[in-house]
Amino acid sequence: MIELVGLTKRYGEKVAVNDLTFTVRPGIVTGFLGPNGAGKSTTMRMILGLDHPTSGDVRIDGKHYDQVKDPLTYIGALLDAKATHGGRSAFNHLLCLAQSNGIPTSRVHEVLDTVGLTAVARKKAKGFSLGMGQRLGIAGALLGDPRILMFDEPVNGLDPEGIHWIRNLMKTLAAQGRTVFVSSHLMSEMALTADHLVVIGQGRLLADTTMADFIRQNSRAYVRIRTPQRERLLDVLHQAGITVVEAGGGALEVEGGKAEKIGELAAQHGIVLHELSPQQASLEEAFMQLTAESVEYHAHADTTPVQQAWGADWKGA
Ligand SMILES: Nc1ncnc2c1ncn2[C@@H]1O[C@H](COP(=O)(O)OP(=O)(O)OP(=O)(O)O)[C@@H](O)[C@H]1O
Repeated sequence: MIELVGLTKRYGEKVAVNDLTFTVRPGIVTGFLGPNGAGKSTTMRMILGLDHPTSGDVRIDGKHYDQVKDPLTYIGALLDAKATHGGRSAFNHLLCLAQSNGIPTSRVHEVLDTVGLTAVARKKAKGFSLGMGQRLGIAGALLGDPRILMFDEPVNGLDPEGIHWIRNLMKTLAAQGRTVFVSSHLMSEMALTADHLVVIGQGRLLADTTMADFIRQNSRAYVRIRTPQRERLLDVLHQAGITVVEAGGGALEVEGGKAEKIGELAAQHGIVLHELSPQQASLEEAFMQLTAESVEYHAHADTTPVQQAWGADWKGA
C-alpha cells in the first residue's frame, strides 16, 4: 500500500504537486492520470525518495522509502526506460542491479524470460528499440519480485503487441495481490487496464474513484437526431415526455437509449428523419473535460466549433 497525505512539491514559484492525499491499494491496478505536466512523475519520484516533499508525507506500507530494507525487493519502478548504461548488455545491466541488491543471478534469467528479452540478453542496450528499452526497464522493476510496482507511462511509444503485453502484465501482477500503480495521460488506455483511477491536474487531486464508477458516470448513452421537420418532431417528443437538447449543427440529442421509441413516434406522425443514431460518449472526452482547466500545454485551438462535451460538470468522487 502507498499512502500520500497532503503531499506537496514546489520548485521555486511552481507548485508541481499540490496537497495530494490518496491511497494506492494492493490487489488492483491503480491508474494515475493527468495531462502533461500534471505532476505524475514528480509524485512518483517522491514515493521513491528521489525528490523530497516540500510538505506532506508519503509512506510505503507505513515506512518512508529510505527506511525500507532491500528496497528493490519491496518496491520496483520503471520511471525512465532510457535510464540504462547503453554500453552494457541487457543481461549485465540487470546483473549489476541484482548483485548490488543481493538478488541471485537466476532471477536475472527469469525476468529476461518474463519480458521476452532472453534472445537479445547479450546485446548492448543502446541498440534497443523503444519497446525493448521499456521491456528492459520493466525487467529491472520485477527483479526483486517486489510486492509494490510503479510504472511511469509504460506504454509510451509501444506498438499494439507491446501495449497488449504490458496491459496483461499489470493485471497479472495485481491478481497476484501486488500493488500496481501506473501513470498515463490516456484515459482510453487506463479504461482497459485500471480498476481504480486517481486523476490529477496541475498537481491537484481531481478524482479518486473506481474505474467502474467513472465509466458508469461518464459513458453517457444518447440518441442523435436530424430531421427537416424539426418543430413537428419537437412537439411530438415533448408530448411523449421526452426531453430534447440542441446538439449544434442542426442536430438534436435525447438522453438514454430511446432510438426505437423516437423512430416509432416519428413514423406514427409521418415525420421524416435524416438521422437517428444511438451514441456513446467517450471516456477520453470525459477525462479531457475533467482536466480541461488544468491543462498546462495547449495546442492551438481548433477552428471547428465543437459542442461542449458532456461531463463538464463532473466533479468526481
Ligand atoms: N526539477 C524541476 N524543476 C522545476 N520544475 C519542475 C521540475 N520537475 C518538474 N517540474 C515541473 O513540475 C510540473 C510537473 O511535472 P511532472 O514531470 O511531474 O508532470 P507529469 O504529469 O509527469 O508530466 P508528463 O506527463 O509530461 O511527464 C511541470 O510543470 C514541470 O515543468
